[in-house]
Amino acid sequence: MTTSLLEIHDLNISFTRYDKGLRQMDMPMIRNLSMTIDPGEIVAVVGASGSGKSLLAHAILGILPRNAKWNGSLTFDGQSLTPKLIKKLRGREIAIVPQSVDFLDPLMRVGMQVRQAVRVGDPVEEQIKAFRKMRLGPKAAKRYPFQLSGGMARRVLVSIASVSGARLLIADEPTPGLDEGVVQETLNMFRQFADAGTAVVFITHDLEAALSIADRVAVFYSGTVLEMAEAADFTGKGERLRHPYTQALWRALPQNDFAVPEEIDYAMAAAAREEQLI
Ligand SMILES: Nc1ncnc2c1ncn2[C@@H]1O[C@H](COP(=O)(O)OP(=O)(O)OP(=O)(O)O)[C@@H](O)[C@H]1O
Ligand code: NI
Repeated sequence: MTTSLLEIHDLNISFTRYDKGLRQMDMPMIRNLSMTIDPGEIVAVVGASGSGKSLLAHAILGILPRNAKWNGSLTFDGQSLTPKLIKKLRGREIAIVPQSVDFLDPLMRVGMQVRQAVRVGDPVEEQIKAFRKMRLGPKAAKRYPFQLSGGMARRVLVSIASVSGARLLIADEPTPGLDEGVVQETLNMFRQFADAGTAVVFITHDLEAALSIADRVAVFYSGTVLEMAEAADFTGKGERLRHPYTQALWRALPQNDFAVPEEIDYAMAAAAREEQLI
């Protein structure tokens, strides 16, 4: 059996909550999740808000919140992702474009934050190149995060991940707040990284953006992968898609002209019943 670069088997993540009687309860957020990704591939993780996409990213990076409990198996290049190993790989072999700009260090100029992430080549040159690609002017490097607009801060986050030379890149909703042109450029850049051999996990709620670059799409619903589909299977009326929820997401895209919100509600309810989630 060949091993993939990243392998996730039966991942479960839950949070401990206390009910009114102060009894401890486990709230499952990710259940029985399995997926793999190989070098050169983009796997898009598409799902609604709150479905557990960021938790998945944080589990891979070993940065789950303290109150989270998890079990399951995560391997990178055949090695178990222990806390010790993940600490060694984070920011080097495995990089993240985080969903929140709060991940930037508020007390360090952003140019320096990019330079510190450079693994190959001259840090200053690589930072300047990355900023140029992300359409950040030369003055931006000297600024602190609070002096940047949300869109600029997000472009700094993409720059940091892009100079790391990571073998696995996890982009968690990297494009909200960016101008149309920069969005396309960012997506193209992920495709270029993949074509050069990087494995890219692209987390988004935007199926259209996902299909513009991904090889495979993991359709997420309530903390698990309902369907892992080839991007090429999103065609016609969705006959090649297996799950009604996936078909409904596909058919709701504007170009597929029969956007029926009730159809999605129906499919979601069917999905939940099928997976016995409710
Ligand atoms: N520290 C925490 N304590 C308790 N619950 C949490 C914590 N962090 C996240 N959750 C819950 O876990 C669930 C999944 O959250 P997650 O951020 O992974 O969703 P998401 O799919 O990334 O959503 P979005 O598209 O809005 O970013 C949510 O219901 C959230 O409230
Ligand atoms: Ni998220």
